[in-house]
Order: sequence, then C-alpha cells, then structure tokens
Amino acid sequence: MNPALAADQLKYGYDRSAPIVNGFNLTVATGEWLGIVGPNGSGKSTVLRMLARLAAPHSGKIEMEGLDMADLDNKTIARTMTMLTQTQEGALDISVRDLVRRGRNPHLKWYEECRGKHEDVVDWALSVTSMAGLQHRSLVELSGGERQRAWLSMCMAQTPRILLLDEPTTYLDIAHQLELMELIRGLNRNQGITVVMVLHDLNQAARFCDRIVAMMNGAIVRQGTPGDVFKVDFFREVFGIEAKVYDDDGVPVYLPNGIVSKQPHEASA
Ligand SMILES: Nc1ncnc2c1ncn2[C@@H]1O[C@H](COP(=O)(O)OP(=O)(O)OP(=O)(O)O)[C@@H](O)[C@H]1O
Repeated sequence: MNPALAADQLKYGYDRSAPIVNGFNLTVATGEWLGIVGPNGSGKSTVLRMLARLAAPHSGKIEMEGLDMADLDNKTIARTMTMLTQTQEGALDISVRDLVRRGRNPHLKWYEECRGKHEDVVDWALSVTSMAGLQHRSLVELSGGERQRAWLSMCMAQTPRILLLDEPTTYLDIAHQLELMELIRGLNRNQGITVVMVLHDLNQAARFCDRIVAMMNGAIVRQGTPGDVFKVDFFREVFGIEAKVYDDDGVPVYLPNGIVSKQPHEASA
C-alpha cells in the first residue's frame, strides 16, 4: 500500500537565499497518527503547509497516496486531505450546519447544491464530531472549543483520508483539549483517518501519537515512538531543558525541572 504522504528532499525558504527547511524527508504511513514537535521556529508549520500544498516547496517532491501532488488539482487534493489550523478566519455569522456544508464543495459540481447524499454526509460529519445538537446555532454563539469542533466537522464533511492539524488545541482549556484529542483518536482508530499533527504539548503528543518526529532548524533530529524519543537527553538537546521523565503505563510523561545553561541554538556559538 502506498504511504498516505511521502515527502522527498523538500526545500523551502521565505527568503530564497536562506532555506528554512532543507533536504527534508518524511513518510507517513496510512492510518498512523504522527506528531510533529520541536521548538518555536523549527519549521513545523512550514512543513505542514507544504504537505497541505498551502506552500510550494522550492525543490523536492510530495506524493499523496502514491501520486505526485504537483500533478493533482486542488479539488482532488481536497477530496483526500484537509487541514485544521489553530484559529480559523472567515465569517462567523453562519450556522454550524452551513459551515459543515462547505466541506462538501470539493465533491460538488459547480452547478450542484449540497442535497440528498451530500446532506447525509453533513449529518454524518456533525454526528462523528458530536455537533448535531449545535448544528442550528451560529458560530458566534459557540465557545472556542465548540467552534473548533465545528471546523473539524467541516473538515470531516470533506470525507478526507488524511487530516493535518496545526496546534489545534492552542486556545482550548485542558478539558476541551482532551475532548478534541479524544475525538481525533476516534476518527483515527474508527474511521482509519491518517493524522499528522503539529503540537507543543509533549505529554499529549506522548499519550496520543503513534510516532513522533522532532524538528530543529528545519530538519528532523529524532523520530520514533514516544517512548523512543522522549528521553532526558532529548529534552536537553532539542528544547534546552532539564526534565524528569516518568513512565505512566508505557507512556512517557515529562516534568520540566529547569533551563539548560547553554541553549541548543547557542551550542555552536
Ligand atoms: N511568512 C513568513 N515570512 C518570513 N519568515 C517566516 C514566515 N513564516 C515563518 N517564517 C520563519 O520561518 C521559520 C520557521 O517557522 P515555522 O512557523 O515553520 O516554525 P514552527 O516550528 O511552526 O514555529 P512555532 O512553534 O513558533 O509555531 C521561523 O524562523 C519563522 O520566523
């Protein structure tokens, strides 16, 4: 089976003379939940944006389910993959259901309206994200957590096989963070959706992700299961902190203890 995503030798820079990401390779297996972690500015969002084709690599290639993304049109990509960001822009004075209907756009012909079987998919998307009860409410009337779930519901209406998320829990309180992560776990385990998520909360990454990729200065510096990656020397070398790492039933849990005197980005100075 082709991997969900395969990135080969990606290069990208906002200023072309100084690449932010260089020689980046990544394979995401179908059905896995991959977490991308790393310090601020290490290039995580840039990589995710390239995977979602929101940014075009200056060189290198990305394949989605074995097909070169450069050869695919936006609609084809949107039928397979969708991205949820930490905050969403756009009009808020529409109902949840109308927002979720927008997720059907990649599946509709230009003259077609969201009806019949498409409305069935909207019902399904509302139901798997527990938004059916709020579908007639306007987005402005929702809490931050409910609103984030409404956007996820729209993503689900696209019936994607691959879901990319960029720090989707940033503005949520801990209960809503866990609720969203549990919801995504259900989509991953029950619907078989491949998940690639950038996240800062390393304890949540350890608890939910199958595999971790850690980035520094635009490159992958560690990868493996959470237990393989989240060790004392990882926190020292990648984040510049001293941490204690405990085992909670096979899941690593870290507790920060202090800052390492010389930060990783100063190591060569
Ligand atoms: N639009 C932009 N123009 C110029 N430089 C940018 C732009 N967006 C990001 N950068 C720079 O690219 C580098 C990587 O940024 P990116 O957002 O990918 O990092 P990140 O790991 O996602 O960071 P964070 O954890 O802070 O969200 C940073 O040095 C950042 O300053």
